[in-house]
Amino acid sequence: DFCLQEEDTEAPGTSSGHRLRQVVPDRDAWKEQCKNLLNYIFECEDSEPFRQPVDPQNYPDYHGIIDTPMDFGSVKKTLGEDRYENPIELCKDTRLIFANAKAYTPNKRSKIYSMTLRLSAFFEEQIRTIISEYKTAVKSSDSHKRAAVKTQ
Ligand SMILES: O=C(NCc1cccnc1)N1CCN(C(=O)c2cccs2)CC1
Repeated sequence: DFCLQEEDTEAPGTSSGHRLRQVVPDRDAWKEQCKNLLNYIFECEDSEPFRQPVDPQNYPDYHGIIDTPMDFGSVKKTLGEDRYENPIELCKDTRLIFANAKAYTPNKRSKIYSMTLRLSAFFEEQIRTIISEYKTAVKSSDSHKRAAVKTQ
């Protein structure tokens, strides 16, 4: 969804110097969209084993098998601290949660692993639109910048 952003484009020839408001896609919309998606995932029972890091006390072999542990709490924290530059980075970390479970599970019918299958199907459905709108917004805001430079 587009939102109105103040674009300092002096419409040529306006005596009053009236500033034109242009509709430009919001390149930051992905942040709120991902926050909402993560909140929804946290409500899902399927996310319970993945909301916080694995405790080596409970799974002593886990960190020997999994090089880069990841969980939804960490993703949420990284997003909240503005340490993701874009939704692609958030998507990579989230896919790591699912890949780790697949790598660690003793078999593909384990309860915890099966929870990631439903969760990842839902996540992929939702993140696809967020990333596609983000890429459109970046393209469009780049072209707006080029256009603005031309008028100077
Ligand atoms: O202990 C956690 N997550 C932290 C936690 C701590 C306390 C309460 N609730 C969750 N696991 C278990 C191991 N695990 C797996 O992916 C698999 C296990 C078997 C097949 S896959 C990652 C999530």
